[in-house]
Amino acid sequence: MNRDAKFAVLGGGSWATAIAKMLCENVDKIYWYMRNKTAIEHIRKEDHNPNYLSSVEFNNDQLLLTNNINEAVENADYLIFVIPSAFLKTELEELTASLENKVIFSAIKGIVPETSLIVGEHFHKIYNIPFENIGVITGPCHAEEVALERLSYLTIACANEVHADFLAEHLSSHYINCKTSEDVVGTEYAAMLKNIYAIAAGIAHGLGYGDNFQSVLMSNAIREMKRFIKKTYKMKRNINDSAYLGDLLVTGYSVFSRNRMFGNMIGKGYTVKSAQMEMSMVAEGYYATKSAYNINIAKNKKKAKTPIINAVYQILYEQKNPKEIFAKLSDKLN
Ligand SMILES: NC(=O)c1ccc[n+]([C@@H]2O[C@H](COP(=O)([O-])OP(=O)(O)OC[C@H]3O[C@@H](n4cnc5c(N)ncnc54)[C@H](O)[C@@H]3O)[C@@H](O)[C@H]2O)c1
Repeated sequence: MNRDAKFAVLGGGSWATAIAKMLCENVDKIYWYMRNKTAIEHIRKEDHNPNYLSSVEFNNDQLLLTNNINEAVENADYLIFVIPSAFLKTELEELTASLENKVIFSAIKGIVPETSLIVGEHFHKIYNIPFENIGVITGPCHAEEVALERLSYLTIACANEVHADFLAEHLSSHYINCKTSEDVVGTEYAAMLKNIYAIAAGIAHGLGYGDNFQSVLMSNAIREMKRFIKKTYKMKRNINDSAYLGDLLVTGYSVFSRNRMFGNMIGKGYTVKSAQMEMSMVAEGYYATKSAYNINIAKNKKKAKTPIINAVYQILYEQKNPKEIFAKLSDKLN
């Protein structure tokens, strides 16, 4: 283990805070970029993030906090992006520091709305980062449970095994178990798609469907995810691994999932706009639904059968009646 390795965490939310905590178990100092100056001052004085996972105590000697993204990027070799996908493009526009020779990991689960690309592809296409320098941190893991040091499993995916092993080693601890994978694209799509299925689970709950239906919905969702990813990026993978099935289950069944909450409101009769206003943020699955629907039409020569994505798309983007759409969907599930 190299305790001097130069990592930067980019983002100030709950997952960024959890990742900073994991790294601080193994690394002497990390760069940590967040926009919010007041939060930085608070962490410096009080040793914890005031807004997210505030129970996590940091040792300030380990933190090089900055609200200048370029300072963090320039000084680190390994960059971990944890900015919600909806804000990533705008945040990256601040970047003047070079990304050349940096190893970039995305812990973001979603699609960049402006480019309709998963985050790895966004860095590759827009910033010319070679795929061997791009990886993904995924797996069924809630930030809140990391804060409580409850045993959690992560999957680190990268085409370059050395980078994947390196990050896995530096994130592992008595409460974090990391495995590695070469399936960067498949795990990223899985992380994006499960947000759509969480919206579907929320809609079903809002409409009054019970656990019996939810289990059938999730069984169908994993088969749909398998079909979609296979058409989009074919390689040998086991869809029952925790990066795919585990992540789907933890989100689909969690009452804390924002995507599920958003779906629940839609099922209860809120419009998309009023649900977004009530939550005061946009659930990532909202964008993922449109992108997945379009990718399946445009990218996959022979479309994958995706009745759940189609149903969520019709409800969110074509203002169709959730009750009627779910009645039709329920006939297609088995
Ligand atoms: N929370 C989790 O347990 C978890 C687990 C795995 C992956 N993720 C992924 O991590 C990413 C971050 O999620 P999170 O849970 O940390 O989010 P969060 O809601 O806890 O944090 C939101 C962050 O976005 C920032 N933000 C808000 N508005 C912004 C704007 N206009 N421009 C730039 N930044 C803005 C906030 O300052 C904050 O730092 C998401 O892609 C999510 O899917 C989260």
